[in-house]
Amino acid sequence: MSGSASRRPVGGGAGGGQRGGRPARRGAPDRISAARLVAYDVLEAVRADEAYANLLLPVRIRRAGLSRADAAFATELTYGTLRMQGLYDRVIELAAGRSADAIDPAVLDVLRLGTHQLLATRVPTHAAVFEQVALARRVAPKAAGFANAVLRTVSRTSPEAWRELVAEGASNDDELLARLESHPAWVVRAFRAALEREGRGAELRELLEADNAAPRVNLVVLPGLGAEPAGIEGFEPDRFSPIGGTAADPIAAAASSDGRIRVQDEGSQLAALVLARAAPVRAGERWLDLCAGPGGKTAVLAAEALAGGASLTANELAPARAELVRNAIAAVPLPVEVRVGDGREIDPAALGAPDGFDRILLDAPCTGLGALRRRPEARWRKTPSDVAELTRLQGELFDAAVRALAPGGILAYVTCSPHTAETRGTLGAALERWRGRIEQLDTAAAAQALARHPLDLEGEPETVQLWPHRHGTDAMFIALVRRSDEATDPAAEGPR
Ligand SMILES: C[S@@+](CC[C@H](N)C(=O)[O-])C[C@H]1O[C@@H](n2cnc3c(N)ncnc32)[C@H](O)[C@@H]1O
Repeated sequence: MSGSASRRPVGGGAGGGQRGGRPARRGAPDRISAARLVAYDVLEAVRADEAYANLLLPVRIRRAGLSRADAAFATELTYGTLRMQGLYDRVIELAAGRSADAIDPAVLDVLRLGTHQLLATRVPTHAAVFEQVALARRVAPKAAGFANAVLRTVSRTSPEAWRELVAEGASNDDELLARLESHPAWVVRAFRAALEREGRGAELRELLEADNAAPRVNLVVLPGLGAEPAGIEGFEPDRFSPIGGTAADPIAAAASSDGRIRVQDEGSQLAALVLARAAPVRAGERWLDLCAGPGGKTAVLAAEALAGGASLTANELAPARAELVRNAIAAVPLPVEVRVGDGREIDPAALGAPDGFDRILLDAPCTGLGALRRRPEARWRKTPSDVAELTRLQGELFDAAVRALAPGGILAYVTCSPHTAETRGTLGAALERWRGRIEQLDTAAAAQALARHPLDLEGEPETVQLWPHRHGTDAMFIALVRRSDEATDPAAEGPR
């Protein structure tokens, strides 16, 4: 996150202020609810400072001292507005009669927030318009009349009719879905390509809709640490992960568990478990988490390593994220070495594994297009050029991981993106480079063997591609490979 957490909020900082900042104008009371101010501040920081909503929002909610209900409202406003920004911008353009680029960015944020309330919430029209115009008056006084006119125009047409207007003139199905489901067109095309490779292109709209819905907060109960799911109020086991579930108040359950219960997507749990349980653990095995920050999967691996008598090393490029890994594993009584370094330069001998590691998790840096539900602004930040850059890095990390594997060692290649360039593309290229020296394992079978209920993986023969709309998880890709040759000097060799 950028330094935006310290930016002075429109709401005037501590207390959030039912009336913050500048004094209200005579005859125009400046009453803006604290939840709306928090939502606006986060939208502004996301736009102006490249802040991450999921990190900044809790800080701003705390700082404003919001009640639980107001915190939920602020969250809904922030996430809903960011997710549906593409659709709302087209509605605003039609209502304003000008391009979104031609609107002052601060005013555009106010209009987006207002359009969300008018088209997607039960907030009464007069309250939405009144408070957003008051907000416009505060952030750009000269634009209050314009904001009033645009929001009143938005309010006079139903959401369904706006969708029809927005759909007009779309040149093809992908363009239409991009507009209506508020995703960049290149992302829609990438998702279509991934689903069509499974012969399931018809699921595309369902996937896009799932990206626009709030995900449930999911918990992992780290195994073997004595945390009992039975003691968690309203605990419902996950459909697939044998160590996951939901609870009546998941945040409270995690907060009162000394780190043994953590918030974690079910797909991330499965990714870590597929590696940890791909084969029986022999005592003394050496495990490596190559790109570990912020450490969610490291925590699962640490608990599993402890139970099986394995050791674990975690590597992370960014020092701050390495610190998060240390926090994530604090509850597991296993001495895990957490080091800061570039995974492409990993040297097993220097890490006490001269023969290489028996299991390596490469949860690679990726576009994150599989976690759009949780990172609402990410879809607007990523570009196709990120894909090219990331696949190069993924290939280099893959090679480093294979070099660091012991003979017979298993590597799990994982992304939280379903983009085929990052999934099968990176995997296929690596299998080609290391032909005869690594073999692909049946990851689907490994996942089915540990899942509580059968996973619908039809169309994906050996690897695992999870999907928000089908599995209720982030769109994680998981592929296991085994080092099949006798490596003599793993640190020195390279791919063919
Ligand atoms: C997808 S995230 C890993 C998520 C993690 N496994 C978890 O479950 O919390 C990828 C991580 O790789 C790190 N990273 C990026 N480039 C790297 C490199 N060259 N070497 C090691 N780590 C790198 C990023 O900082 C990021 O923390």
